Amino acid sequence: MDRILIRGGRRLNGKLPISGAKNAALTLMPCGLLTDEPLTLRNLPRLADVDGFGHLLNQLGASTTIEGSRPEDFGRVMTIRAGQLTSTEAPYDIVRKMRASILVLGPILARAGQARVSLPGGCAIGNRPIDLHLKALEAIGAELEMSAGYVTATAPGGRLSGGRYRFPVVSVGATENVVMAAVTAKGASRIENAAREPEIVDLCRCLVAMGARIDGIGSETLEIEGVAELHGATYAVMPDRIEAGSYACAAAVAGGEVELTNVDVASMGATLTALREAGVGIEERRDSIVVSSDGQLKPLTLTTAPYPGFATDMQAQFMAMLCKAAGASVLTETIFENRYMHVPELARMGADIQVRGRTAVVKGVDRLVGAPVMATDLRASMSLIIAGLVAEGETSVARVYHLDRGYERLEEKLSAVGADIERDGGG
Ligand SMILES: CC(=O)N[C@H]1[C@@H](OP(=O)(O)OP(=O)(O)OC[C@H]2O[C@@H](n3ccc(=O)[nH]c3=O)[C@H](O)[C@@H]2O)O[C@H](CO)[C@@H](O)[C@@H]1O
Ligand SMILES: C=C(OP(=O)(O)O)C(=O)O
Repeated sequence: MDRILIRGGRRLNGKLPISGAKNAALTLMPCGLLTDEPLTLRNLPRLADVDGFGHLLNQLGASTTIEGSRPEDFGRVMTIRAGQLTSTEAPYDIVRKMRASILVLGPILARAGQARVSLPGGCAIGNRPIDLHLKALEAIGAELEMSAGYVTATAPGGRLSGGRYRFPVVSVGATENVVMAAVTAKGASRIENAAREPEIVDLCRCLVAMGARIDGIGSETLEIEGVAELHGATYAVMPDRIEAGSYACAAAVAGGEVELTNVDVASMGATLTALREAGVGIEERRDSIVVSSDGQLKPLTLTTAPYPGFATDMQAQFMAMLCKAAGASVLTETIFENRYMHVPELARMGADIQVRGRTAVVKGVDRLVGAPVMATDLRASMSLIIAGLVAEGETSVARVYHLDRGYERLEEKLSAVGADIERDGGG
């Protein structure tokens, strides 16, 4: 199994290109199921999760064609053609490997009038139930039945009615599912307390490009007027704000000056505010950000929250960065109940972190020391990479497949700005 080897202590300097967003890609790809015309997605990141989702679309009878990209390019162009669905089932074997597979439920139901999707189950960061996806779909006319670990959803008469639903808590995935299901409903839908993440804005814009009628995009109330059918479109996946934030944390702690290119600056508000508070230089340009740091960081108090708050997907990377701050930081995780799996691994490298319930107190230390560590989930893995970049000696990060879900050719991007990092295929 692959490992990533890092010899810490190098400053980072140069340009680092940001890829298309994983979390946008995973909700734009199922939109291809909503029409019998082609949907072309540009700037699609090369990630294990994107390949996995392509495989799921193929299983349902959609073809996925990759066009005109060279291996050295970041990003790809994919055309999804779902002239006819040959299956309406997302099987356990695929769903268990990739939670985002649940996002085919709404589109299959809207397109075919019925869908059968395996329940995803929990994962390392938490329980992650799908009750809100189901309640929202029910509110717009779906009939649901659960058996043998699957949910079967039916639209009476073959088409959803539309309806009103107010989310009791904000859910990104459930908002995406119900929006994709509602766009071709017979009537109108009103979704309240919807998630406002930039990836949801990206989804809505793509659906509008396909002929959907959605008002309130980017707000917590989405009003959707169902249309008879959607058509094909070409759409560019937004840049990955979490990938950009991760490399910003790396540059902040390693020191140096890195220009992150192809960035959607507007989507990164809370991350940039936190970096500035830590004393990091941030220069916002039109579609790039220059991060400059002498490696001297101030401690922070951060609490994760739905967008526009501080993202849970940035918590682990900030924690790694703050291990070297001058003083004690306090991080509180409010979204997932078990998102501190990186703490014992960072401790192996010399970090001083105490976790009590949802709060972690991170006392800055003078030095981190390289060690063999194990990645447990995607962002936890990135936190270990960040720590490895400033640790003395060698860090080897095992279970790299977590990183490959969400970071396109990480070792290549970091080497290009001066990091001493490589992938070892024999570990
Ligand atoms: C592919 C993708 O886009 N993943 C992102 C998405 O995950 P995901 O869409 O799974 O996250 P949600 O926003 O749905 O989850 C937020 C909270 O709501 C709970 N919940 C969610 C659904 C539900 O039916 N019932 C329920 O209780 C979850 O367990 C969690 O505690 O948003 C998360 C929160 O920003 C990010 O960390 C993930 O990177
Ligand atoms: C938790 C994440 O992703 P997923 O929802 O795909 O597990 C993430 O991107 O940090």
